[in-house]
Amino acid sequence: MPSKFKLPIIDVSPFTTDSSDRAAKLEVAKQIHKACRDVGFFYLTGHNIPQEIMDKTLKLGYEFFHLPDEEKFNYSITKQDNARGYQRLGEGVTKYQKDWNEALDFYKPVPRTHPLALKKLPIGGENQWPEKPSEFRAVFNEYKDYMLRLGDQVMRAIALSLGLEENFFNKFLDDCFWVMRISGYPDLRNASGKDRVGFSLGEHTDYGLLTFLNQDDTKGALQVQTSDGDWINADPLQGAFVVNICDMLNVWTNNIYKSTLHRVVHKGDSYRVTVPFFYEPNYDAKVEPLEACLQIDPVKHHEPIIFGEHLLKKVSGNFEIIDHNFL
Ligand SMILES: N=C(N)NCCCC[C@H](N)C(=O)O
Ligand SMILES: O=C(O)CCC(=O)C(=O)O
Ligand SMILES: [Fe+2]
Repeated sequence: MPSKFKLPIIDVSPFTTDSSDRAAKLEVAKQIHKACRDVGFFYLTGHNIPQEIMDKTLKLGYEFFHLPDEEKFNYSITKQDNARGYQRLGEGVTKYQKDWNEALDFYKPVPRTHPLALKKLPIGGENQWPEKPSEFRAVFNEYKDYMLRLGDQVMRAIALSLGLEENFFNKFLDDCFWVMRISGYPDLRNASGKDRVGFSLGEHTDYGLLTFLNQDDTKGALQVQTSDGDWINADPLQGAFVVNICDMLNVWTNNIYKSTLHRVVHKGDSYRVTVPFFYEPNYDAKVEPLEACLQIDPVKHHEPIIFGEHLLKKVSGNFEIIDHNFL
């Protein structure tokens, strides 16, 4: 990559430990503000999540994806609600092209009375937890709990970074509609010549608030677009998460914070595994440009949007090749 730009590294320990003072928090908030304005991506350290569980999730993901196809197909999204479960290579689609990854998606469970369940919409079904490897469900459940706490802590930092009270976002997050994905990437070079295969994962933005990416040590795969239009690598940094700002924060901040385009191109002999955790608002959160942000730019760049509706629209378009001649 030609660009010399490097993603900033932000230590959020003042928000993850009890003993911290306000000055230390404000200093972190300042760094976050800059990172979210400039590129919308940063490395996050000081998160207090044990390295062992981060490594364990990657290892379990690798093991699951190396099970025979028949075993993996037991959990196919098509056996549930077309969203929760296993997607084979090429089943996911971004911008009319097949993604060359396989993945397992888990969402916050919904009660049978939830509109998604009542209308039998995507995401309205139940999570499909693999029986193999045997610890899979327990480890990922524990991981999810860690990530929910971290998401809450980083959202406090985001609130301060916008000049708001630390707990400003709480009422939008107390029923966080989390999404946890385990993604496996074989060598993209082996897919060349196959019909409509694009990238390992096509360029896109994420849908909610914050994505926390836990990735194995494969380099050169995840690429992030800078404001100059260059693509830079977001290579793994031991012990850190790669964090990015997603669509709802872009709306809330009236475009001050960037929901940055990113994509994956994995051309290498190794089989790459990542575990992105999507920390999201409540399903029915109404998101619209904040007063504090309209004071900086009074032109409203977004209409109010219900997070769940945005999510459903995005997810519904993720697994079907739409013929662009008809669009
Ligand atoms: N929940 C998230 N962000 N998952 C990954 C999405 C990958 C891009 C997606 N096919 C799209 O077209 O948006
Ligand atoms: O696996 C990665 O490196 C990125 C995944 C991603 O962007 C996504 O699933 O939304
Ligand atoms: Fe993404």
